[in-house]
This record gives sequence, structure tokens and C-alpha cells, in this order.
Amino acid sequence: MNLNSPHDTFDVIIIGAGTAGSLLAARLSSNPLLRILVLDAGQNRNGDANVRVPGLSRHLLGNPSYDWQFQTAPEPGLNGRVIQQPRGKLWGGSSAINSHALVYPSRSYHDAWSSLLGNDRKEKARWDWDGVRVYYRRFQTLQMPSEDIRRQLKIGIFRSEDAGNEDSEQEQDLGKEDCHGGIQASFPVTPHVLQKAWADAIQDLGYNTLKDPIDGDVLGGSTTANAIDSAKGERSHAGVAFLEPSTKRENLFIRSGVLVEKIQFDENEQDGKLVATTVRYSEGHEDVTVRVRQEVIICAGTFGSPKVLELSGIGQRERLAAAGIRCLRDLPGVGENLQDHLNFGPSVEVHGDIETMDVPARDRGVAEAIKRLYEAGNKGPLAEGSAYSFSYSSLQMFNSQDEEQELAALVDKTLQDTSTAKGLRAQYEIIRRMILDPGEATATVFMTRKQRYTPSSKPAPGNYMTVLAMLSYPFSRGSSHITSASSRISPEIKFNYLQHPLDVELLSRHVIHIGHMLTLPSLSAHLKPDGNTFPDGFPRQAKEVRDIGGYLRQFAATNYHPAGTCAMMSEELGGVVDACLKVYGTANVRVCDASVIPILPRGNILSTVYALAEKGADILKGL
Ligand SMILES: Cc1cc2nc3c(=O)[nH]c(=O)nc-3n(C[C@H](O)[C@H](O)[C@H](O)COP(=O)(O)OP(=O)(O)OC[C@H]3O[C@@H](n4cnc5c(N)ncnc54)[C@H](O)[C@@H]3O)c2cc1C
Repeated sequence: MNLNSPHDTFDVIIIGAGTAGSLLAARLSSNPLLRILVLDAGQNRNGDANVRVPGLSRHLLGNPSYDWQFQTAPEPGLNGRVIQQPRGKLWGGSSAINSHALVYPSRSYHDAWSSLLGNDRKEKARWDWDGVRVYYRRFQTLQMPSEDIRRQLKIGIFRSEDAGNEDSEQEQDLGKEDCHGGIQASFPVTPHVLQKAWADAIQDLGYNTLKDPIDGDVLGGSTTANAIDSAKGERSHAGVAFLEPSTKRENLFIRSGVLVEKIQFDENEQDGKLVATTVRYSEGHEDVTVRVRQEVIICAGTFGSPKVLELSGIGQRERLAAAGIRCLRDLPGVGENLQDHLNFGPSVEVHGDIETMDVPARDRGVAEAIKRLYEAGNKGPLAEGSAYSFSYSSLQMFNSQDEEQELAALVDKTLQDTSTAKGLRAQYEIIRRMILDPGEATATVFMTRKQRYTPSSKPAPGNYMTVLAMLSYPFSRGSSHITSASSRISPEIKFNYLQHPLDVELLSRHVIHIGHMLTLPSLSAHLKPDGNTFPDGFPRQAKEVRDIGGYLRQFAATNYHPAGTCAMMSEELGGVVDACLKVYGTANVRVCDASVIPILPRGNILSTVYALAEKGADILKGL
């Protein structure tokens, strides 16, 4: 490879054409003066039916044509279970294989994120709510349903962020002002009886606010958006929304099916910082080296980004030595601080005439009819997502004053007994505040219209809804590290799920609350009297935390939200990137993807990844 060839020299090299990488490529390539190269191990599968059709997403997971197929080491807190961690290996990355739900974080979450940066708070790189809120609208276009559906599903009013006057008509105009990005966000087209029942139940509980879900203040919920283009009945992901339209630009180059091995640095440092000069990748059996003039941006995801850094000599000195890699920068935070959202809740049998997703799973004829309906006009259950019914609840919502005090004392005592490093202490203090603040959610509770925990591989008879509590801010932390100098070997991944006692305690308390929700007339009217509850033996109205822990260890599942392995925090707290996404100790290497999220947001994280990529693009463009 002739490195002097102008064809192999780029101003910016983006590693990973996933969720964040595709968005960044689109935004940065709007400047025709920048010659940009995007590298991804996966292929362009934008036209593939399994990717396009929302209801076929189950065919993507565990399939090497789309999925990296990561898995954890046996997890001691989950009875030694090995947890599958799918990650997208295609254009659009994990946004092209995920479950579409679009959920937004809270104002104080972002304010807390910003506090982890210490004094590194530049005006243009602010990560508090005021510094980021506009980006939560920019990546998407809202496709609002009819008035009738909005009423039935109690969908909040999205308003324009910058209209200024709270009362103006424009403010109420469903967010047309700012929401004009490539991702299409839609709601159920044909509301299901259980989705309506959910929205009613949330209202009966008194916490459907009908407020704008993107305004940072919402506690409560009802029906959330999915990243689905309802006009086409197709998944809307970063590969199709951002990367594909940008391929027309002559300054954007995309190389698919190539595995990045490492970044290489100049022998001379600049002001004591490493200067990236080339990126090496393999294409089949050939090694290729490309030169970079300005920036290398790693967007390889929560497992991929720390791996690229470690293979390039940036990470924990001892780990790199053990893998046979020369350490160029000892940066202890690389690959640490791994966290994920875990969920659990009962599957309960509903009346036999309520058609849930169990019916096509069991009955081939029904599945064929649904397929034909889709083929005839991209409509029907295959055109919609599987989870729209959400709520964000705080334990404080259900507690008496005495119970609140008891919870506060328990949290304080447990945290006193848990010794931690400085960075984690700062995070724990934030999580403690979230738990004790009645205005913050401690769990996302959501409903799917199908059974889980089926004892055999075939769906059990009967139709079900499953109500799950997902702990918003877990305390347990793990790591993802290389064990070899070969880029072909997967990292060793350990989450230490439920290792922290408060995770078991808080998730169990939310599961108890699900039992209360199921007694509300709006939901209980749909439950079959004496119907089944899964997992087998689980008490539908569990009353005690001690009754639930064992079920969590055996049945809790991931929501597939791993984050945090290249955390944006001050270096003193164990951070890996600064407020401008730059890796500490380097002059021109940045990370921009879920790995930089220092603490998980209250709910699903896709919107945060898009928002941080939008913000990253503005930072890089000097805006
Ligand atoms: C099954 C599943 C369901 C989910 N459901 C939801 C949901 O409903 N709502 C929600 O909010 N979130 C959901 N998520 C999470 C969300 O999709 C991810 O957090 C987000 O997409 C991550 O984006 P990213 O840019 O960090 O990484 P990714 O989108 O995974 O992108 C990383 C890219 O880097 C490439 N890459 C990695 N290493 C290399 C290398 N060495 N060389 C070349 N290329 C490389 C990969 O191929 C990939 O394209 C889900 C995730 C999964 C997997």
C-alpha cells in the first residue's frame, strides 16, 4: 500500500458505521472540504427484509450476517448464566437490529453527567440539559398519529423546543420546528386493546401527564415512539436515515466488511500527546493502512471502542502487557465502568379472545396471514414495533413517608458499606440522589404483548402480556477488555449483574409494584381469572423483596443497553474522554458512541446515542 497516495489519505477516519458513526458521517460530510473515510466490519444491509421489516427483527439476533454475537463470562449474580449480547455488524450498527423504542432521559440526569466532568465545562461542549436538549430533537422527525389514536393511547404533546413562549400555538405544534432529522419516529397505527388498557392504567395511577416526553421533566408515561417509518412500515435506522443519503457525496468514502485493527501514532508526540497518523484494518487476508490528516473518531460501540483503544496501546498497562501490547498511554478507565439495564416482571394470561403475539408464534396459518398482509401494503403487526407501552416510575410514588425514610436509610447504609473508587463514588452519589428524588424515575416499566419464560421451546397455550420493570440506574459495574493482540478475538465481557445489593432491592420493589398495577381495573379486566403466570410459581402479587431475588437471579434479562466503557468523565474520576470526546493523552483521537455515556439514562439509550452523535458533530464542526 502506497501511503503517499492521496487516495489513501483522509481528513477524518470514522471507525464504525453504526448508530453514532453513520450520523457523524452524514453531518461531517456536509462540508465538501473534508475527505472522510468510514470503516465497518459489516455490510450494507439496508435492503434486507429482516432489517427493514420491524416484525422480523428476531431473525437478526444470533445471526452472524448481522450480529457480532458477543456473550458474557458466566455471571455470578445471575446463577452463572452466560448472557448473549448482540451488537449490530452492518450499516446502522445496533440501530439496525434493535427493538426501536425511543425513550428520552431527564433534565437532572444530564446535569449530573455534566458534573462528572469536573472543571472541563467549555461553553460549546456542555453536557448538561441546556447543552444537549436541542439534539434530542434534531435526529428525528415525529410522525404524529391521528387525534383519535392520540386520545386512545394518551400520547404526550410534543412541542417545539425553541419557540420560546410556553403558551404559543407554535409551541403546541407537535415539535415541527426542531424535529426534522432523518430518523422517523412513529406510534402504533392500529392501537391494540392492551395498549389502550396500559394508557388507561397509567392515567388511573395518576401519572400520565400528557407532557412532552422530550422536555426532560417527565415522570409517568403512556405510549412512546418507535424508530419506525409508519408511512413505509419499515425500520428507521442510522444506516438508512443517515449513511445511505450521504453516499451521494463525493467526499465520503465507505469501506464495508473491513475489520479495524488499530490506530498508529507518530513517533513524536505533540505537547506530550499522542498524534494518530494511520489506521490499520484487514480486508479478508490483506492488511491495509490509511493515513489521517486531522481526526480519528472511534464509533465502534461499547465493546468495540475500548477494544480498538487497547489494541492501539491505550488502556491499563498491566492488561496491555498481558495481551502482548506495548502501552503508549496508561489510561485505567478504558474498558471499565461497564453497565447495563436489567429487567424482570411477570407474564400474565389474558382473556382468550385478546390476540397477542403468542397467536402467530403458535399458529403457522396466522403467521402466514400476517406476512401476506405486510406484503400487500407494508401494514399489519409486522409493520409495528413490539413495545410502545412505557412508564417511568419512582419508588417514592408508592411509598408512605415512613417507607420513604426507611428506603433512604437503607440506601445510605448500603452505600456506606460498599467501598468504591473515587469515580464510582461520584456516580453512586448521583444515583442516590435520583433514588431519593420523588421527581426522578428509578425504573422504566413497560408492557409487551407476548409471553416470556416459557418452560419449553414452544409457546405455552394461552395469550399473555408481560409487564417488566427495568432498573434505571444500576449500581453494579463490570468491564470489557481484550485478552489477545488479535483483533479477531472477542473481548472478555463481565457485567457483574446484580452484584450490588441495592440493585436486587430496588428492582424487586418495582416488581412488587407491578403486582399492584395488575390489580387496577383497567388492566385486571383483561386478565383471565385463574389464568397462568410465568415464570412458573411466581406470585403475581409478590409482596416481599425476599420472595423476588431468586427469580431475578434465574430469569432477569438484559435490555441490551451496555454503555460506559470509554466514559466521559474527568480523568481524575477514571474517565477516558473529555467533554469534546477526545481521548485523554491524545491530540486527535475521539470516541463517539454508547461507550462514552458515563451513567445509563433512566430508560432506553438509543436517543442518547443519537443526541450525543449530533452534539459530537457540532463540537467537531466548531459550532
Ligand atoms: C437487540 C437490541 C435491542 C435494543 N433495543 C433498544 C431499544 O428498543 N431502544 C433503545 O433505546 N435502545 C435499544 N438498544 C440499544 C441501542 O440500539 C444501542 O445502544 C445503540 O444502537 C448503540 O450505538 P453505538 O453507536 O454505540 O454502537 P453500534 O450501533 O453497535 O455501532 C458500532 C459499529 O461499529 C462497528 N465496529 C465495531 N468494531 C469494529 C471494528 N473493529 N472494525 C470495523 N467496524 C467495527 C460495528 O460493526 C457497528 O456497525 C438495543 C440494542 C440491541 C442490540
